[in-house]
Amino acid sequence: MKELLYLNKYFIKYKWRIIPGLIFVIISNMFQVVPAKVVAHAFNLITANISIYRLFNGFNQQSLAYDIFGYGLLFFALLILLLYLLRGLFLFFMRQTIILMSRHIEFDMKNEIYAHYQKLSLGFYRRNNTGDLMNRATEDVNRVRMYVGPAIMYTTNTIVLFITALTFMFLVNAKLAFYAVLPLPVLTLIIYNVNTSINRKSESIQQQLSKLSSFVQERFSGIRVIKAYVREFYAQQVFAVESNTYKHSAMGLVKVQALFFPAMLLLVGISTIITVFIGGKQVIEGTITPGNIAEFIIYINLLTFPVTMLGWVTTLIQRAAASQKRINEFLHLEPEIKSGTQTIQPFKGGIRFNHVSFTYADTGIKALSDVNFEIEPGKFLAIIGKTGSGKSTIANLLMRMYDVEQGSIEIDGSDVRSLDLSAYRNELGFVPQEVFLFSDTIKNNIAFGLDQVSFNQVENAAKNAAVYHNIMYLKEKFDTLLGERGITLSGGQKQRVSIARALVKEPKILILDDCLSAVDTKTEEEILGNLGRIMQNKTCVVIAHRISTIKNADKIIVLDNGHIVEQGTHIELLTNNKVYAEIYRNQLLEEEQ
Ligand SMILES: Nc1ncnc2c1ncn2[C@@H]1O[C@H](COP(=O)(O)OP(=O)(O)OP(=O)(O)O)[C@@H](O)[C@H]1O
Repeated sequence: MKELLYLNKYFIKYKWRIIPGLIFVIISNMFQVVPAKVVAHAFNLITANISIYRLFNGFNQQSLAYDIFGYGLLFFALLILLLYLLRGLFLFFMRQTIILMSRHIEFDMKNEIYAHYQKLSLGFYRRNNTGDLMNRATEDVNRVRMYVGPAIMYTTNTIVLFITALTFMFLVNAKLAFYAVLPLPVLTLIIYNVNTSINRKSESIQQQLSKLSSFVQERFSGIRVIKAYVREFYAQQVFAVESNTYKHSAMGLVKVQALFFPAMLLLVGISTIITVFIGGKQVIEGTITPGNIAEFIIYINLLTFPVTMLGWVTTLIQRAAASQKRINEFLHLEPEIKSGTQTIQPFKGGIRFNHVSFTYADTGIKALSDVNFEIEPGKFLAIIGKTGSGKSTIANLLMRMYDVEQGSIEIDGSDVRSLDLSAYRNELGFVPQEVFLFSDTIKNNIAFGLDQVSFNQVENAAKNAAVYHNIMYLKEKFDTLLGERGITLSGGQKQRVSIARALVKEPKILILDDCLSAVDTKTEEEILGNLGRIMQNKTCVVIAHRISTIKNADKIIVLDNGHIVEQGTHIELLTNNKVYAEIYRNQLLEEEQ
């Protein structure tokens, strides 16, 4: 429960909503209880007037008595109407303050969580799956909202109503009050247990439902593979099994819910019977009036709703506490990558790896061992090596997605860890190996890295990435939507759009992580030619598998199993006649074949 204390800061922030809200709860309850008193008076008026009316049987005054009686009843009816209208008005105010506050808190929390998620490092995203991250920012926040809004509102409501209704009842007659509320604790107990069971079943239904939707989502994303391997029937069968489990869980819930209302009504009925029986005897004894019985029946009905709410509210609070605990787990995580304060003026783009070693913490794989190299500002560095040799790891470390385990990376002579992270990353243009384009227009995808960008800049970037003609070929040109609702670009086109996204930033250091693999050699040459022109005096780090991509580099690093096994220019490495020369010969052979 202490997890919920975290929310107190929001209650303080919205104190001018919650305080009036709670006052409105009290006032609206007053207008709920007082009409019962009025009904009692109206009842007593009826019984008294019927006797008077009968007394004037056969006299002219009988119609006069009838009129007075009628006006009296009309007065009470109007009074009750007025009281209920006022109750309605304050209920409206109550919801407008407390429920609205809960929506404000929900909004604040979602923003807080989203902002915090963005601060966390890449390692965090590797360790936790996206579904879990999303659940905490949506489903869990929603559960917490149910606590800060409805749970608080109904709890206050129940407390206020109990105090006022019980006071009114005991003031009329303590004995009758005692008997009338006798079944209520039993009702509370039953409702609490039924509620717990309903919640348990709802949770399992929810889990089954998310399993079902993940299943459907994955199968539809992989529909090409399913069709290619003719596994439609098998997928259908698995779906039917999952769906059946869901149906059974849902049926179990319906059964418990079906028992809930009859049980509740039974206990309310028992309370009413007791009230009429004991109350009736007291009317005969003359201790109370018939109006008091009517008043008590109203109180009992008033108390039933909060009692049913009690079980619900308890589970709301328990769920909110569990959800807040999950949210706090992530909110209290410190980003592994902490920004420094230094900015480099002017930023030149010299890179130096000083005995860098790195192990991925989650898998324990040592990706780099004692890596040493230097590239001067404005030069072209190429990295080549077998798959899994650590090439992308160098790019990740350069982007400061992770921090080195040993050694250091220096940019223009300053340790990368001392640099202001945003300022540093703003100087870089990065094209990752796995291309990611947003479900947006091509124009917005290219312009993504900048706040202000002219269409001319976008066009130029597309031209330099050799994708301009492909885009102009599309009906909507740069306004073409990509992603699920838009068109699907080919692998090579996607790579080039993502290169354009990096180029539009005019970065001081451009890092291309194997992003020309799906591009034909002619287009590759065009892109490299353009890069040579626009990246003059800017540093280029190109990771590649094809020697044709990198042969013009100022320095080529050959990686093997996390170690640099060779470095030099294309000519130097060929003269060395070692790993690089062997890769070169193999690739020539492949081309000839
Ligand atoms: N995020 C990660 N978490 C854990 N281990 C990783 C991660 N990324 C890479 N590795 C491991 O680190 C090693 C080096 O991977 P890296 O991606 O740097 O290789 P690469 O040379 O870029 O390979 P490829 O040419 O196939 O892209 C591999 O053994 C890989 O399994």
